Amino acid sequence: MAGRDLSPIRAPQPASERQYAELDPVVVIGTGLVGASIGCALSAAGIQVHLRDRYRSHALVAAGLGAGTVSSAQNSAVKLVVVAVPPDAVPEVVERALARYRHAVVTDVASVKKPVMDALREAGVDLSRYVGSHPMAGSQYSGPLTASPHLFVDRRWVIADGSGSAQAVRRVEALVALCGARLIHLAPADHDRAVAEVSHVPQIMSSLTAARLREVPPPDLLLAGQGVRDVTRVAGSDPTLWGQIIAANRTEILTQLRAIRADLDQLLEGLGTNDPQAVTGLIAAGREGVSALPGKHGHPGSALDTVVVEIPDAPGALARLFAEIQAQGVNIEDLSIEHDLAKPAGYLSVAVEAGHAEALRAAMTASGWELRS
Ligand SMILES: NC(=O)C1=CN([C@@H]2O[C@H](COP(=O)(O)OP(=O)(O)OC[C@H]3O[C@@H](n4cnc5c(N)ncnc54)[C@H](O)[C@@H]3O)[C@@H](O)[C@H]2O)C=CC1
Ligand SMILES: O=C(O)C(=O)Cc1ccc(O)cc1
Repeated sequence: MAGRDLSPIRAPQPASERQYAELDPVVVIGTGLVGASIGCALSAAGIQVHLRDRYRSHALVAAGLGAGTVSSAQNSAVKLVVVAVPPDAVPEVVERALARYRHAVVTDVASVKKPVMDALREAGVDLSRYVGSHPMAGSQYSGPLTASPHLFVDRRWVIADGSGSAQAVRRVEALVALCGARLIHLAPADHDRAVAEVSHVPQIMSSLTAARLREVPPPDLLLAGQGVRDVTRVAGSDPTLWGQIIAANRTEILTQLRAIRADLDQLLEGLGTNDPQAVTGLIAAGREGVSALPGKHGHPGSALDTVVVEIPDAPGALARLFAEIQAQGVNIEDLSIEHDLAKPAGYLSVAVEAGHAEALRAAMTASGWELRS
């Protein structure tokens, strides 16, 4: 599980005096994964955060992790309210927060933006103090125990245009900056299309794959390697939360799933007629799609190659391996580890720039490491 990473290396930066004044104090409503993480990031920056939740126990746990206090705020002093509840509850909670905290800007972090904005407009709510937003960071876990002050560092955080005064927008921009995230402004409809493409449809594909695993006999599951685990990680997500996200964004999602159905029909047809091009075409298209994803630091992905090394399950093994790679002057772009179920060893997959892979393989073999690819 995503335990709390308390390493100080990439902690959100302490707020400047100006940002303090603009935001302090904050109320967070909904103290699960996202709300408690925001509370932790703001508290780490020295801001007074008041935590509220439908379940007081969640707010208490979040407070225990350093997300803020469960004591009440002085309502008229509150500068910012962050609504971090599931999407269906967001419009009502935002409306109540605007009425209760008369001088506060209210933002929400729901994974869909246009339905929330539309519901508030339909309810006749004055939107001058409301600014919708969405941090593109999270995990398959829920609840305050999975929170981290580092959750948003270097991740994108969308502000949905179309509501809020300039001053209100600035306050939410300050929140994004304090959490260490990178700001993007988008129209709500553009946001919802983009998250259908890169988040909601991938969630559905992951769940579809994982749901089939229920039919797999246990002895067959013993063969499961890292591939199936990679593809199904987000299938561990909360069904109630995702039921709401997907229902709220169903129009965009339906369009994209129909395109996937057409691809699947084409593959079935090609497999039925034993047309090898149907398969190679799909795998090649998938490879192109993966390389279109931005790489580390948001730059276009560069060509990587993966060197897989067997490492003994023993103290110091990883340190020796990393020292060896460092000695070759090669940067590790990414890595993952798979454990051998039958012997005390693991397989470390080290992604490096493609141009360095062969030399690294040669050097590691010469030093006695067992390579798997
Ligand atoms: N899970 C993720 O990775 C991400 C989720 N989001 C969005 O953030 C929001 C919160 O999601 P999570 O933190 O993952 O969920 P969570 O389930 O971890 O936390 C939600 C919290 O809201 C509380 N709550 C529910 N209804 C409430 C109400 N009416 N009033 C007060 N508290 C209420 C719950 O008791 C719970 O503590 C959702 O709108 C979701 O779409 C945004 C980015 C990432
Ligand atoms: O776990 C992951 O990789 C995620 O992408 C988490 C996530 C879930 C929901 C969001 O609205 C945004 C991010």
